[in-house]
Amino acid sequence: MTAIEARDVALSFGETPALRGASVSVASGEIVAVMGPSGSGKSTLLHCLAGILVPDSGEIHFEGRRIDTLSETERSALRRDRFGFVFQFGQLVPELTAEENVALPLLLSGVKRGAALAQARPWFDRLGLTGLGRRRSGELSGGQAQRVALARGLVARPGVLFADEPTGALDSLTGEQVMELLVTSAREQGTTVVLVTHDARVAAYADRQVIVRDGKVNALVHS
Ligand SMILES: Nc1ncnc2c1ncn2[C@@H]1O[C@H](COP(=O)(O)OP(=O)(O)OP(=O)(O)O)[C@@H](O)[C@H]1O
Repeated sequence: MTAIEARDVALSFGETPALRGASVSVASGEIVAVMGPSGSGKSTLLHCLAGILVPDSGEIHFEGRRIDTLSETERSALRRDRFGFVFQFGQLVPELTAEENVALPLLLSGVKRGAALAQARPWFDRLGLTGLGRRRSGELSGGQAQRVALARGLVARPGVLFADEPTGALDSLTGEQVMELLVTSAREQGTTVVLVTHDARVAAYADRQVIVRDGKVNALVHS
């Protein structure tokens, strides 16, 4: 079954064409790495798939439903309830503790505080963060913060986890540890993953790599 799909998507920023007829289809439970040169349109494609940007033309489908034609409110609810996100710089909320950060997607979806924190806590042992739940993001290393961000991305069991350069700010060993945890956790809960990366070693963790060039998805590599 297809989880998420872009069909012939085009999007320009003013005069700059970022996507020029990009198509990609990601199966349910599949982990796909989006590779390609700087400026080729990888992040724009990810943002279109995730309902953050609306294409000028083409279609985005999630679980068989067209989502690019939804209202901003509906797309925002879809992102909150069905999608998870991990970015290059964890983007944890500095005022919250690590476990509050992980619980955040659940709290925003209306889960009560106690229940949300109870669901967040097991992620600390799972991701090698035992004892760090009460720390704030300023008191975590880059790798620890990125594992907290990963837990936050997965805690609500999203249909799709979108990860934009999730290891881009980490040294290679720490990056590989985060990738191993990302892949293991996503597989355990059957989460589909769309991952943008420059790094071939990171992409090698995916089931499949797609290459974006000049705003098109023009090559498929099975790893
Ligand atoms: N908000 C924006 N406003 C104007 N132009 C943009 C914007 N975002 C992206 N672009 C342009 O669109 C094109 C594609 O950008 P995008 O960020 O998708 O590429 P990318 O492949 O993710 O690049 P990188 O690997 O460097 O992050 C580039 O030419 C970029 O300059």
